[in-house]
Amino acid sequence: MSTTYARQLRAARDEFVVTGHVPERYRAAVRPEIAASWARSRSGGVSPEEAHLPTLPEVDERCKLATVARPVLDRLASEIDELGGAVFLANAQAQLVRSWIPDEMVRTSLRRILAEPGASCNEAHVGTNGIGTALADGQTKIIGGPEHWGELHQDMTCVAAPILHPVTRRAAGALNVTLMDQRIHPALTALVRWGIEEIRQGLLEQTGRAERLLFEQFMARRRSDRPSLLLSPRLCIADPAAAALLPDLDAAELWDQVNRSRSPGGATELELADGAVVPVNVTPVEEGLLIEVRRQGRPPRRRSAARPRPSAAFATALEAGADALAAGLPLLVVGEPGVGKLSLARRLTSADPDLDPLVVIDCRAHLDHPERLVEDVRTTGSGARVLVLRHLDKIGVHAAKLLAPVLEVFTAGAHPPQLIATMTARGRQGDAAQVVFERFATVTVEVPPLRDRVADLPSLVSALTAGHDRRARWSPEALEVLGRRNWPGNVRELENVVQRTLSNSGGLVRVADLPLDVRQEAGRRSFTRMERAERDAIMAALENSRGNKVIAAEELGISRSSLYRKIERYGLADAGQVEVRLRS
Ligand SMILES: Nc1ncnc2c1ncn2[C@@H]1O[C@H](COP(=O)(O)OP(=O)(O)OP(=O)(O)O)[C@@H](O)[C@H]1O
Repeated sequence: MSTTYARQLRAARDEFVVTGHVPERYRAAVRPEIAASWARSRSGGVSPEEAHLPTLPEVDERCKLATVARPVLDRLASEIDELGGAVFLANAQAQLVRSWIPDEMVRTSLRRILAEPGASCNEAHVGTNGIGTALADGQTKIIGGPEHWGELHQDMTCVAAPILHPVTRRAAGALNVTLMDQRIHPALTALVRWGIEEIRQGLLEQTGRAERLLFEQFMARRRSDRPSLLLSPRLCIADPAAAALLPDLDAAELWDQVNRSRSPGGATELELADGAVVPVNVTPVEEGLLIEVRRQGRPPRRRSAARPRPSAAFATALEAGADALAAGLPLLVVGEPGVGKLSLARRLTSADPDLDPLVVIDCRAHLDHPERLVEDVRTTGSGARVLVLRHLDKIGVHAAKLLAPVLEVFTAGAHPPQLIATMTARGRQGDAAQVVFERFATVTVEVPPLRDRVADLPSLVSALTAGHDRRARWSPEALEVLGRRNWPGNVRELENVVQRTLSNSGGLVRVADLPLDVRQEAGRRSFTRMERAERDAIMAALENSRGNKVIAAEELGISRSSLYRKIERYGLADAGQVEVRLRS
């Protein structure tokens, strides 16, 4: 990277931090993918000034991925030895799991910024960087010097790529090579790709018997002239053509959908998470369904009302939970009261007949009698496919001591139940309950509070409404008022408000039908965090669509009229105009 180019990039980034736009004069210097990542970093409120990477607790340095990757990364590290670089392995949450840094000086300077196992490179935490951005975009990324969002990376070049699990197709982590200067060495991308393929091969060899059987069936049955995938309730194996055509695969959701819509002849259509529709042929095979995408016919079309997608925050929790279950690892679900921890556990297990029935034991039921709790777990849990221990943080040291051996017997058995625990507090290391679960190398997922995932509110309201009055519909204005609250009681509180509202109204729910306290509170408030999140999402959609409101509304999954209302409400009329002017 030439000094002039680096200087231009640096100036562009500095202005972007302040204005949110790439100045016209530097436009040629900033690659669109970098501008998109800067926009995410900025709207996510990431400070570029941080002096080191944030450290998150609970990284499993001996996880399957790390074990499989070790020989590959040893080899990579020796290849880059002379270049003075470092190799990093991160998990699916972009948290560093292991590092290989042969050079002492490089090691010292990376240590200074806490680039060590446990550190987070998640784009949401540190902004544009190799690992975080590769995982956010699902693609190989080369991020040179000032293309990084944060000050701490300005003199480094990173080449990173996500590691897609060969069977589940979910990101298992990311591989990254960092050089301590702004040179982009052409061989690095090839080296990283080689490393990724080797690790994927290793993961395949480690995969369980059932998954391997599926994979073998897939390889034997698929036709090379059609994009194909093999689906079971928990797994989805896709060839590269299908993966490119159907980028938003969610095995459990597709499984449900295909089973609902399948005709006797096997021809049906698949609606993807973004509302696109593709025609497919479905053939049952021994362990699942073989799905072949019929390319001939019309290309994927968009439906006017796209199915709502979970917010990024909730989708991350779902994905991490699904990974834990696919690997059979005990899962710890944390989050504020009423946020939907048990509901997440139900959702993760509901599509899979192997994970049925779900046995739920509320640890609060026997607070004064730990022996009863343990007896309950022993008797009820022994035949269960999934055992959920709710409110595990409420048990005391004595109960934890009694519970540990019981759980250990379960996990050592021939058919161990899938263990899931829910609790409200996170990171209380040493807490008796957590100690119980840490014995089993638990995966922890956090269900974000409702105020941090405003995008989920309409779909939650509609799910909660369906349980009461299927005919009721909510006006956009009423939903907007709900979105202006902070929801300290989370989804449970929302459920209560939905119930109260529906007990007084039917048909179309308008603002006037909402309980008085809800309306009054909404009237008093200035913008909440949820509103700010919504406003940022709208700004990002307007930026992506270059100010085109039809495309922006489609991306946001809302109607055009609703987008116009929100633009006015948040004072974003300028955002579109500025964008149009800049890009024209
Ligand atoms: N995605 C969802 N769709 C519909 N209802 C939901 C959803 N998430 C949560 N709920 C409802 O909200 C209420 C609280 O959810 P849940 O019991 O899962 O929360 P929790 O976090 O486990 O609660 P706590 O920790 O306080 O026991 C439940 O009545 C549940 O039915």
